[in-house]
Amino acid sequence: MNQSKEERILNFVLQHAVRGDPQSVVDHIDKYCSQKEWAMNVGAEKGLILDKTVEEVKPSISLELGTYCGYSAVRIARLLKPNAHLITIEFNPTYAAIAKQMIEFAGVQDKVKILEGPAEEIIPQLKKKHEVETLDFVFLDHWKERYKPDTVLLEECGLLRRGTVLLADNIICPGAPDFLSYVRNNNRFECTNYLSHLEYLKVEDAMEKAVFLG
Ligand SMILES: Cc1ncnc2c1ncn2[C@@H]1O[C@H](/C=C/CNC(=O)c2cc(-c3ccc(F)cc3)cc(O)c2O)[C@@H](O)[C@H]1O
Ligand SMILES: [Mg+2]
Repeated sequence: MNQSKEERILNFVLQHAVRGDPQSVVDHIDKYCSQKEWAMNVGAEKGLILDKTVEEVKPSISLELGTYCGYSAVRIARLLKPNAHLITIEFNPTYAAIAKQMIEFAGVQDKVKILEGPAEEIIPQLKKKHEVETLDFVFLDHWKERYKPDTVLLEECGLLRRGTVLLADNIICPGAPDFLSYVRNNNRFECTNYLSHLEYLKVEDAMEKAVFLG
């Protein structure tokens, strides 16, 4: 049975990147996806915006929606302070299995917990089952029409506190119009737009930072 694109990306990393070196894993995924096969990782250019946001927030507990191959989970985890953690939610078991291997190869498995299932089912379990109080940072990169409902759900579940930072990928391409108008027209969010480019291409894209004001 021939390999999937995601398996080819993982194998390229396993064969060429440096085990235990998260930067090497990130660089090799970018190398493969820019030279061989495009894939929907946040990529190096928007990745720098993600890096700067994580470095600014210094989160103790972060949540990622949409793990895919684990590129941004490794990217975030490599910047976390000691004892800080990332929870990443992925409902496709094949992708979750690939991401698990990617995260373990990068050596950041002690900082990352992959939860398998749909975000709308897992988010309500975070407080009781996963001992989360409130979230310091949320990276949204899953199905674009889920950004808004899952943001509302995070708030309803009491997982946002004054200062929680949401960062959303793909505000232009493919776009998340209902999320964008929701946070921009809601006086409980302070929004900032970061213009950039779609991963591995010259196409315009943007990220939106929405700080919850409580
Ligand atoms: C409710 C729920 N719960 C749990 N996991 C969930 C979930 N909803 C989705 N997932 C998971 O997350 C990933 C999905 C990511 C979706 N991302 C994109 O569609 C995306 C697309 C492009 C793109 C741009 C230009 C094009 F021409 C084509 C594609 C770029 C991007 O950066 C993207 O992120 C994927 O791993 C999926 O299983
Ligand atoms: Mg994306």
